[in-house]
Amino acid sequence: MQGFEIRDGALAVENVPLTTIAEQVGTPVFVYSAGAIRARYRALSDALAPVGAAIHYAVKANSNQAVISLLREMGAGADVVSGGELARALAAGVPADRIVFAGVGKTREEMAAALDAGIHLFNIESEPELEMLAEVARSKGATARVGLRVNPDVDAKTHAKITTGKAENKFGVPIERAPVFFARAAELDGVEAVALSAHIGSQLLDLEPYRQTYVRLREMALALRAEGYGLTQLDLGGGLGIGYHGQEGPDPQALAAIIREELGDLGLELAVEPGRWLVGAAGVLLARVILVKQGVTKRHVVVDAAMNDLIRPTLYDGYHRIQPVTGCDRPDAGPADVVGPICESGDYLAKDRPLPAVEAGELLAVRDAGAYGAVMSSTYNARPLAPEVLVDGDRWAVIRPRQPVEALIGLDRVPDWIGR
Ligand SMILES: Cc1ncc(COP(=O)(O)O)c(C=O)c1O
Ligand SMILES: N[C@@H](CCCC[NH3+])C(=O)O
Repeated sequence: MQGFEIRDGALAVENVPLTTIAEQVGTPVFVYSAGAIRARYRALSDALAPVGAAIHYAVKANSNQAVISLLREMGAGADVVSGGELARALAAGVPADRIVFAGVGKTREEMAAALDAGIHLFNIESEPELEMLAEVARSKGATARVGLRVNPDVDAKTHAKITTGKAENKFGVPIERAPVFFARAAELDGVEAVALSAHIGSQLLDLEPYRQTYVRLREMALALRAEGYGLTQLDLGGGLGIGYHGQEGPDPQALAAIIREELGDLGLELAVEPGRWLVGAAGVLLARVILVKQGVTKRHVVVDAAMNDLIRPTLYDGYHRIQPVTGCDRPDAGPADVVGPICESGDYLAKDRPLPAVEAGELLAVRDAGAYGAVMSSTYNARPLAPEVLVDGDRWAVIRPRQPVEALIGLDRVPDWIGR
């Protein structure tokens, strides 16, 4: 992965040794490579340019405003799923007319905020939501552009917790219901149905499910047009996976070819919503070994990062490569569990992982932590949120400071009872 290199036996992000960041910012800390994010964006936009597909960065993958802003400078719009993400995208300078809003449970307040901002598109996931949005828009004398998120009933062949396009999932409406939805939207003031959207899941390594989805979108787009509906756009969702084992992962050129073959001749505006593919491999979680504990059956390497910092290993059995930051070429000393200090057996970053002999005080880099890392972190066990650092060539900056312990004790209050 561009952005990460071994120099003099130590892991560096662009031109900055991770040891420097650990010394100055402390650990645990998320470190991102601006160069790597830019390179990924460029590769994707070069691949998609011939099919004319816009890129709406799925902010949920990494919503640090410096990261959103970097992608905005490259030309990305934003896909948001909450009022908070909308506010972050706007604060990072993403023009409102390049923002799309997805999610099964947008509240009236969130709809109102997005209407006030003047976003490009609401992806609507149910008929009650369409009625609600129309009502909110009418109350403001506005018209909301909507896309219908359809559920194509395609198996994305990914982890069950992050598959979204099967009939049993809560997302979207069955694709066959699209004509009913467009008919209802045409009757309603306050909404204008202009798009179909589909997002079938995350961390897709096989591109065939995309093709199956596009074939269904194509059929439905043609049927809607034949019935006279003003469909102008297709939102193709995100989900492109990355090689967590260090392998290449799917090629955006291959995705672009499928888009061209299945949808290229429809004359519709196209957009994609990648998150992980742009930022996942561009980040590491840097942790320090607290101690090494030889258990009865296992070596436990106890580090200062934990499941509250990176929940993917325990939540999705997610695999993240782990490597020592210095002396990277040491031989393996057998399998170990890399665990955090949290009081749960599920608190691990790796299980039964071949690892060199490591000592207390050493730094370990948990790779591919740029997506769904910091954004999913919590303060469980009253552990402050880890800081985030962005490296750009020779320069680096703290883009989220370490949360002081005081922030953890300042939130609660003694009860000030309301009522009798
Ligand atoms: C509607 C929508 N768009 C885009 C994404 C981005 O997904 P990924 O990070 O897998 O590209 C998601 C999350 O899976 C999503 O729910
Ligand atoms: N949080 C998931 C991805 C979910 C995508 C959300 N639509 C992960 O870490 O793999």
